[in-house]
Amino acid sequence: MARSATSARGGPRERDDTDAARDESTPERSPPPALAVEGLTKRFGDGDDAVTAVDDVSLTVERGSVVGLLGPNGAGKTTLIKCALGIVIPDAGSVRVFGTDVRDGRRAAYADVDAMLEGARNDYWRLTVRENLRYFATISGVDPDSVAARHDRLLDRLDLADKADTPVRDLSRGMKQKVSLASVLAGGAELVFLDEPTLGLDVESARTLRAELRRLAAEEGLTIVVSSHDMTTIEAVCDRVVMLSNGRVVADDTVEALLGGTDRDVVRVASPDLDRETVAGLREAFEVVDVDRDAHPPAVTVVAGGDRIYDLTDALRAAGVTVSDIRTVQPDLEDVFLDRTGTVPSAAAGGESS
Ligand SMILES: Nc1ncnc2c1ncn2[C@@H]1O[C@H](COP(=O)(O)OP(=O)(O)OP(=O)(O)O)[C@@H](O)[C@H]1O
Repeated sequence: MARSATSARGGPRERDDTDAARDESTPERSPPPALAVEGLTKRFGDGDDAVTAVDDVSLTVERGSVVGLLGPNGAGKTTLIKCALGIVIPDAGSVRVFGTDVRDGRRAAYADVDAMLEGARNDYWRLTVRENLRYFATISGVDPDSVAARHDRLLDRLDLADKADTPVRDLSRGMKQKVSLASVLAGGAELVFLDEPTLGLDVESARTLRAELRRLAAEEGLTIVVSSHDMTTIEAVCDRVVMLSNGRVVADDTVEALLGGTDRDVVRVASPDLDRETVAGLREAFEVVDVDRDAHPPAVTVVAGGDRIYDLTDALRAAGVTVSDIRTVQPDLEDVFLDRTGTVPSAAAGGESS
């Protein structure tokens, strides 16, 4: 899409070096990514109370991909999404949506974008499910009659067809969340931001929504940016994960590469003999990643790849530890996050109970 050289207020301005650099960075031959964020920074407050919510973040979201923003409460996920959507103005950095710098033309940049923020969209509870979809299509600038077939398909895929004429207020929480998702997709957006889409859902509803998200993304060819503190959601739905901690990107890779990148074989040993002294002895020779004293029997998780497993069993024997159970632990995204930051993304999390 050709960009016009306009200022933030919409008037013409002269081309400068920045324009030349931007033009060079967008080769004509390949379509620009759905989202490109460069050096984004957002601070709130002043002096001692200042918080850098987003700290020099750069990331690219390719068309048709599902990218997760994973991080604990306060990591900066919502602020990053709000900056990308133009709801919060960043202190520094740029946002391009489908190749358009949002400073150059908000209407054009956000024409194919929609979002569900902080777990829900403000659906109209007195309207029926279908009336909500038609309403949100209309405010996206789409004639609802022209997308009626799409709405039928969405309702069908989200298992809401038999509730189409039910007022939203009469639905369960999980169904309301699905109506929120359908409303976000009602106008035909191609890039969709979902902030904590499973927040507040019970385990079963969260599982259903995750499966449906994945299916919708594939079938509708959507580009989705989904934020969550919950690694199960991110792992189940996303192709790629951007991990955030204190506003900074600490990892950005495919789920597969991140899980495979922890080339640490981790072993969990359970034994009634794992008292403090024994664990302290193990720490001298091994990297101990977790101690679970509340388990029955207590357990310790140790990095022990390759031949180190023999060293570990020797050390346990020498310490007089009778092993009840020993097994290799497959890493998950929480382990990767822990590896990079020393904390787990769900540590401070509330909401979904899965
Ligand atoms: N409007 C605001 N004014 C002041 N501080 C803010 C504001 N919005 C966010 N913050 C702060 O910025 C940091 C990042 O918050 P943000 O909501 O972006 O994180 P998050 O990863 O989305 O966390 P959560 O899952 O809890 O929403 C936090 O320290 C938060 O307190």
